[in-house]
Amino acid sequence: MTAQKTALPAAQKRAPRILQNALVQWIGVAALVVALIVFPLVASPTLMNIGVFALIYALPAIGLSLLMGLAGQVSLGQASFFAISAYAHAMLITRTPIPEVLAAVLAVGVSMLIALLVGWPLLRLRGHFLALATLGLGFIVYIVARESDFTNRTLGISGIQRPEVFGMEIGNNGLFFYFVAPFVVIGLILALNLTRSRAGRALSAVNDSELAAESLGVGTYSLRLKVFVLSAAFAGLGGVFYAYHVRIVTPEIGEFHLSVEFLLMVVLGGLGSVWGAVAGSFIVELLRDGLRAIIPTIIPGATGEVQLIGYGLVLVLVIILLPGGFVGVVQIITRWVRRMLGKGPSTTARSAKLQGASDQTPTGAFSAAIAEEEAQRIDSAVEQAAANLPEMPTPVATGETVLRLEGLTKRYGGVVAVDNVTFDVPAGRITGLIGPNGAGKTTCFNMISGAIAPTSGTVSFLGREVQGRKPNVAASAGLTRTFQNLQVFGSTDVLGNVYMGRYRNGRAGVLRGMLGMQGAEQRRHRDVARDILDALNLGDVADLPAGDLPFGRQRMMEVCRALALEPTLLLLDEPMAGLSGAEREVLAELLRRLRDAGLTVLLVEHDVAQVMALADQVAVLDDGDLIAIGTPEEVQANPKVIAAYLGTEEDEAEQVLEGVAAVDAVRSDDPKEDDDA
Ligand SMILES: Nc1ncnc2c1ncn2[C@@H]1O[C@H](COP(=O)(O)OP(=O)(O)OP(=O)(O)O)[C@@H](O)[C@H]1O
Repeated sequence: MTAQKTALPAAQKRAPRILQNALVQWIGVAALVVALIVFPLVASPTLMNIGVFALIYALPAIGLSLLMGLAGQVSLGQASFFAISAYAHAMLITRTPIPEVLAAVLAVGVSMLIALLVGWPLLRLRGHFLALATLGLGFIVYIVARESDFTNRTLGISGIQRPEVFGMEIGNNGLFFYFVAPFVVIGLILALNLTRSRAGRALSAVNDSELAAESLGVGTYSLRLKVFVLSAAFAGLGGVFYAYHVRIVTPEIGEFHLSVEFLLMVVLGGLGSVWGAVAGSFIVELLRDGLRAIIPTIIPGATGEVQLIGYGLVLVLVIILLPGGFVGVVQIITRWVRRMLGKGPSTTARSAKLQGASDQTPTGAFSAAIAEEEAQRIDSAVEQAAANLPEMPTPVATGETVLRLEGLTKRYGGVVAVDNVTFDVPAGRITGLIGPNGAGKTTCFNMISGAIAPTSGTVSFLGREVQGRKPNVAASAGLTRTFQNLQVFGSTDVLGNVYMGRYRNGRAGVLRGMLGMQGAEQRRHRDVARDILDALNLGDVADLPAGDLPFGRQRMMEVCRALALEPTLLLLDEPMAGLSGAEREVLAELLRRLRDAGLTVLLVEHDVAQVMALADQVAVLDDGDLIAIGTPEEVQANPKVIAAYLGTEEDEAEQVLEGVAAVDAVRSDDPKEDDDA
């Protein structure tokens, strides 16, 4: 790319927000530490016992909240990993001379290994297979523990001694609370880091749109598997502490109801929030034991099942009345306080931002002065955009084949959506893919990007066959796309969406994310994402929720997101739809400049005039067949193409004619030639 990036002070603009978020988090952690220090000093022995269990259970709850909130998967067997580790640790420390720390590491490792074996085949499948499989695992663990001599059947493993720290036995509950608390705090910090990391953001994006995330290079399966194994590690650590605290491990700890309780902790705390998991573990433990004490005073003589029913009823009521859980309540209160303090954004300012500058163009701009002003505005927008876009890598020389389709076919039962399509897409050129409605353009796009597998035929990108592979395979090699039906990451803001486009350019994995060792990388990518947004006139809405943007601006945001990947081949599926006239002009000119800088574009667009004016090569599909390919002039003169458009709707035929007029106007210097044409 010829234009150099200007050093926009993006980091400066973003810094206060990042610092604010980090500050809020550290204040929260500090408050939790203080609360955990004070709790044993003020709690009664009963409350102390509840507190220790809540802390122990907070660990599997944190793990489950990562699995549900980040990986979008439900596990009904979190208690199994808790139990496996508790048994493993109990057996290792009572039956072998292995040092206790090593025994704990091995026990957690066993839980992680089982999770890996369970998740490996299942997480490839979409749907709730993991929930069903973990439910089954729970039953297996319980039955094996109860029936096996190895686990000492119903008697369980006893004789567990509490650990010693610096020669002092952690005998009473207060000391044990202080022993477990640092692990919960560290676990919470690691989990919080993960949610904000490259991997965490990628998983959130997967929950919003798996297809869009994969098209940006996110390997959904491996990330989900890693989070599932990590979630089992949290459960395993909880199991180790449980064994120490209760001093006996019996089959009951693997029972289904404990898995449900972990689920409740996550839901009551606030689904998708790690803080919620910690709060939820205390809420559930307090509710259970609180009700156990309260119900007999309300209903004299009530025991056992009645207490359980009362507990269940209260939980159901809490979930119905507060679906956002504890964290949801905190958010409502925070928003209310901010409104009271007048800190919320004004609605007028917000909607002005959302409208965008291009939509504020005066209507009926017929006068020469206004037309001139508009042209200048478009020119300066293009210059600004060109100056701020990242470099586009060009691994192949202009004109060489970047993408080759050979015999590409897709059948849906009796419908042949794409039939034996073969053509090449040359590097550094814009190739238009047009055709009447239902011609097979989107199906073709989906097969190229990996969204669907072809029935037969091949798709070679940079000489490597990618057909039938997941979209992240092609994306990792530099092929990405936008979508006809927008695929916005609604859980984040506009900047967060474009930042996801940088995924392929990052390196940090789950471990580095948890350890918070990717700040510099994140800042660099954020700066690039902000530059791209500024370039395409979306800088002013960078911090707004992506889903709040009007349709046209969301489409522009998707283009920004795709450009952020610095692709070699960019597939644009109807990028002009929903854009204002000025936005179309800016985008068209930008695409020309990007093409001149080496970017290869494959463009599906219903605006035939734009395609003819933009493309170097046009391929025409009709009823699944490739009926023509060539320069715009060749294609327009092809009788099959005219017949295809005329053979369908009359207005489409008019579009073709408009396309002819438009391309003549753009390409011909000689007005006389227009008349001849
Ligand atoms: N999942 C599917 N199941 C069955 N038929 C399908 C499926 N997807 C597409 N088709 C059919 O395949 C053909 C090509 O559809 P496709 O969406 O690729 O066309 P298109 O050229 O993109 O159309 P448009 O311009 O209207 O978006 C159509 O007849 C369509 O009904």
